[in-house]
Amino acid sequence: MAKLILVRHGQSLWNAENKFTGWVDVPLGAQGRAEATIAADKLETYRVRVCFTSLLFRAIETAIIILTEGDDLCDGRIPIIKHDVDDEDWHGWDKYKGDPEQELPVYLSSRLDERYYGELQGLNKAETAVEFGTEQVQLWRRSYAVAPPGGESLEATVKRTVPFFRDRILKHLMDGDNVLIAAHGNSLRAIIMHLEKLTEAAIVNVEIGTGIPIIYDLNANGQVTDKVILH
Ligand SMILES: O=C(O)[C@H](O)COP(=O)(O)O
Repeated sequence: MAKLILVRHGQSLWNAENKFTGWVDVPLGAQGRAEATIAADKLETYRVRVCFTSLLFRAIETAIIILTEGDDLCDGRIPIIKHDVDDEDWHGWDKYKGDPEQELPVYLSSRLDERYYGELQGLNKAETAVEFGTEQVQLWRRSYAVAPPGGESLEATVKRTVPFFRDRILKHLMDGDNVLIAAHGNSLRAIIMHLEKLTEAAIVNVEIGTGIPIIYDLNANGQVTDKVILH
């Protein structure tokens, strides 16, 4: 049995302005950093062995705050960010082989990035609803199959996120290691849809708050046996 902890990043500066963000790399504001600290407090009795996050700074920042603010979450290990770059000049990885016992690896992947919001990126959500209608904007934001103009549908997000979850993350859980994923509203909706076997109709109603840990228990077959939300 292993625990999978999902956390959407804390409030970013564009979340605060109610702007579609997608792949725009907007950092957390003071409130977002405080939300990540509160998430760390809520997780004080938990332990994780490995962390996955996206390439976007708001998720990386959230992951690192959670891993470093709480005294025990890393169980005495040091979080080490594992940049996945194909560049032989990259900071001399060849000189450092790693020490699995001392480290808590933090893997970054674009597969966990927010859905690409296309032409909506940078637009205010309320103003967009006035221009295109609330129903249309809600379809762009929450439906499974309808893509925002020039952007990714949830279906497209599932196609890049869920294979990464199955190929790279699930094996840690099936080995009994607790995993933290700090990511985004829609990449996490993709993972939740897969974990909970939700239908296209059911995923429409799934909303994920910033900085709120969602914890799943998974058995050795990777099936969810319990879920807790730390509001
Ligand atoms: O990219 C964004 O704007 C948000 O982080 C997620 O937005 P949504 O709740 O409109 O999907």
